[in-house]
Amino acid sequence: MLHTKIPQIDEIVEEAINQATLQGEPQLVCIVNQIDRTDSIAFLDRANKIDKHRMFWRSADEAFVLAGVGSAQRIQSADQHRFNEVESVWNDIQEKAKVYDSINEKGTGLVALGGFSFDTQQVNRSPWEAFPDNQMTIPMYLLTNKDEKSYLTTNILVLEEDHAQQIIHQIKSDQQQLLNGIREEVNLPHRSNTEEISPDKWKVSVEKATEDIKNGELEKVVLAREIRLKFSREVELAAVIENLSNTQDNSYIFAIESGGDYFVGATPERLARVDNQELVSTCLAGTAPRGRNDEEDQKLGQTLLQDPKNRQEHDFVVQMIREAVEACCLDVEIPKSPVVYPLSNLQHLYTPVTATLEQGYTLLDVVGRLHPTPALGGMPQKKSVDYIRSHEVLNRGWYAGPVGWFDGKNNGEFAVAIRSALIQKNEASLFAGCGVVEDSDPEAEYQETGVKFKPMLSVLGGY
Ligand SMILES: C=C(O[C@@H]1C=C(C(=O)O)C=C[C@H]1O)C(=O)O
Ligand SMILES: [Mg+2]
Repeated sequence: MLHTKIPQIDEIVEEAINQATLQGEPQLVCIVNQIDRTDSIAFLDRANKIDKHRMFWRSADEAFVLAGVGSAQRIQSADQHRFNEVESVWNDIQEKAKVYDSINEKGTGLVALGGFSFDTQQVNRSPWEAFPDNQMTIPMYLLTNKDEKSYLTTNILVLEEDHAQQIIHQIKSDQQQLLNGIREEVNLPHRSNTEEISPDKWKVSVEKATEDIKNGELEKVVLAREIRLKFSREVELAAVIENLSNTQDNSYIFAIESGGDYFVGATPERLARVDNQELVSTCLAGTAPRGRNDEEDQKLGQTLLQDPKNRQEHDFVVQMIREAVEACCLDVEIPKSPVVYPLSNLQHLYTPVTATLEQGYTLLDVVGRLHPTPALGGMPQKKSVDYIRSHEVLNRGWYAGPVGWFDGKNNGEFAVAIRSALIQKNEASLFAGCGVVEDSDPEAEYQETGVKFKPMLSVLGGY
């Protein structure tokens, strides 16, 4: 049931048609309602019948979920300055939109969800044809679940030639389906094939990178590899998200559907979050497996904390994030040493970063300055990205790029799209990388990436 406190939808739509006629251009209308508590995965599953462009975000550390359906308006930029360009288009959209919002909650109203590719200079598009270098979408319908409450935002791009009654009928029927439609049983299909892509060639590339590092060409580079899977039938988005949500604590769950394909993952790595002007970023690099019991687990964690090779991987990240954040923030706080961050299959070295954005700077400015951090690219930044482009066999596409959301109230968050898979009908490509430094051992790095595949692999048909 909708608890409407704003003008009747009929009035809103008729007014928007008048506006569109006067302006000679479409009018974006945004309406926010509090609704009865609604399960986000059921919402996404029912949305399947409405539009094949769905978006999902679950925060790693607060009760906050966004589930979006369809596209009311879309921002795309392939430009070198794509973060700034997105910001300026976003500001323009906000200025022109008519927003009916008496609730004013974070993540409601005008919200854009989506992501950015890892490297705009990558010319090879396959298998990422459906994912442009940047795509942020204002969904037609957005469910926001925050703490115990649910909100529904409806965004309509109204055209001069539209008929009010037709639009209203469509919205009512879509809302009925999204909130009350029957939820079909969704199961994961059987996995019929698993192929590791050139593991030996990959180990040779790690060996070569350690030599190039010793020769002073660069200091650190993250190299990724791929596993390809086949299934007995199409893999359904809602089933994957449900499984990831049940198994991956301390992780962001994200999914972006585009042109029939979708990119989904459970990543522990925040790039940047802004609540008003308060910034939180994360340094996450350095990896060990989990122990089979508490004692072994503690021991592995302690060894990780003291291991010089893992500390070096981690310290490059802290150093770069510190410099980037200090350039646009005040009151930057970064602890002197990392702690251990536990996940279901492995543990990482973790250093939190908090700061206050200086006036005039935004989340997208910070994302543009940070991406890619040495946790995904390397050190120095440009050299390592060039190195990846010319040495890595796979095409990263959106893997290791920023995925996330922002609203019109100065809130938003981006995570780094690792522990992820590109799913195309009954096939999937999984990606995992590791930080290569001078003392990296190819076999150990191979094992480390093996553990990083586990969260997605276990959801997609067991180890
Ligand atoms: C690149 C990935 O992970 C990154 C590499 C890590 C490492 O090498 O220790 C740890 C966390 C991530 O920053 C990945 O999971 O694909
Ligand atoms: Mg590592």
